[in-house]
Amino acid sequence: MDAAIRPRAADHGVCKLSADSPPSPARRVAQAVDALRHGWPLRIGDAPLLLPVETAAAPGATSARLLISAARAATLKLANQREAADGHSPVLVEAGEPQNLAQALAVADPSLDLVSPLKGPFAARALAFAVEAEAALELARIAGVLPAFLVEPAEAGEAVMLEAQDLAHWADPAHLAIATRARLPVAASEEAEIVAFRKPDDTREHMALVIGNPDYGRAPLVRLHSECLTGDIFASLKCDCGPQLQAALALMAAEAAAGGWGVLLYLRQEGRGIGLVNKLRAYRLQDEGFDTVDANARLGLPVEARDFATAARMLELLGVEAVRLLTNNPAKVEALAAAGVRVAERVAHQLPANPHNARYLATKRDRSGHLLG
Ligand SMILES: Nc1nc2c(ncn2[C@@H]2O[C@H](COP(=O)(O)OP(=O)(O)OP(=O)(O)O)[C@@H](O)[C@H]2O)c(=O)[nH]1
Ligand SMILES: [Zn+2]
Repeated sequence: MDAAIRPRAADHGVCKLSADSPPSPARRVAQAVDALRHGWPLRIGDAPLLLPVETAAAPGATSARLLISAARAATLKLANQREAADGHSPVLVEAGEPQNLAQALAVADPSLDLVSPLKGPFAARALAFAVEAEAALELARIAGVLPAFLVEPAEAGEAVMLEAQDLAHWADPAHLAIATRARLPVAASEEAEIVAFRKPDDTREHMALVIGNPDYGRAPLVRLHSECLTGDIFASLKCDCGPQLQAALALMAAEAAAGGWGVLLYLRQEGRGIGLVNKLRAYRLQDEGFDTVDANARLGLPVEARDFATAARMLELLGVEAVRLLTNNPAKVEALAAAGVRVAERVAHQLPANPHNARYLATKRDRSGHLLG
């Protein structure tokens, strides 16, 4: 067996389901994320039961209380200034009468504001379960659903149980391992190998493309590419992802031809970590005039939720200690350095703008700190 393909250790967050061995924290998070995608409710610690508004598989569920983001509450004129400063923080609101799922969805989804009128009035209420509520919104982000829940609704169905602290165990990149690797000639280079990574409690499969012959004494040209289905597959003009991906592969191929090598990490964190469907909701808001930063914020989602520690762990598993990093984003350099990867050089990676992505690139430069000319 290839030495780099490590057998999975027995304790990697997977344990037997039996009365004397309860699910591990990482497993409980995996089950909670799965529950949110299926529309099943969560019971986090002692907090009230929370049913995800977007996906709820409980047609008869109603509740007058909703857990939403501070950003959304601010749009409803409900959040105080301190809460609104962190739009991702949770706010408990109460409607004048119980809301069914269709009514709750209008409260939850800002990208529907122009098509579904809101049924008020709503009032903000003191939140007695802030830690659990924060965990619920973070789980919604991970699951790629709207950060909004009906609180303790009737007819919600059986809940999946977890603790707010479980999230820290799930996020640990140490659980990542190489699942397999294979030769993969690609258009940019015939000398390429694909390496697949898996984590037992996370179904996302990150990939690396290694171009040229690894020379561990020499820092490879490295690109951290975050998944962008619209840009990578459909060649969307709204962002610069597709051209950046192709240009990175071409640069690595040239590097390999000159005796060096390159590593492209394909990270499954769509939309800077908010998921494809929420990114498309952000696109709807962008069509209403919000820029890429404000659109995420208005959805009650972080502007940047990517996990670059996972990228560092992938490099570690590939035996890469130092990199020449293709990026315009200083935050990527800092995140890799913080995770123990030496960034020997930052190599600018700016591609020509087009009429559809010019504002997006200007926003990256002006609001997200990207080094773009
Ligand atoms: N939420 C959101 N995500 C977007 C938008 N446009 C692109 N993305 C996502 O942004 C990610 C691409 O970012 P990167 O190419 O790594 O760019 P970067 O971090 O800005 O920096 P560079 O390394 O300089 O390219 C992908 O996951 C895209 O899906 C948008 O308008 N909204
Ligand atoms: Zn893109």
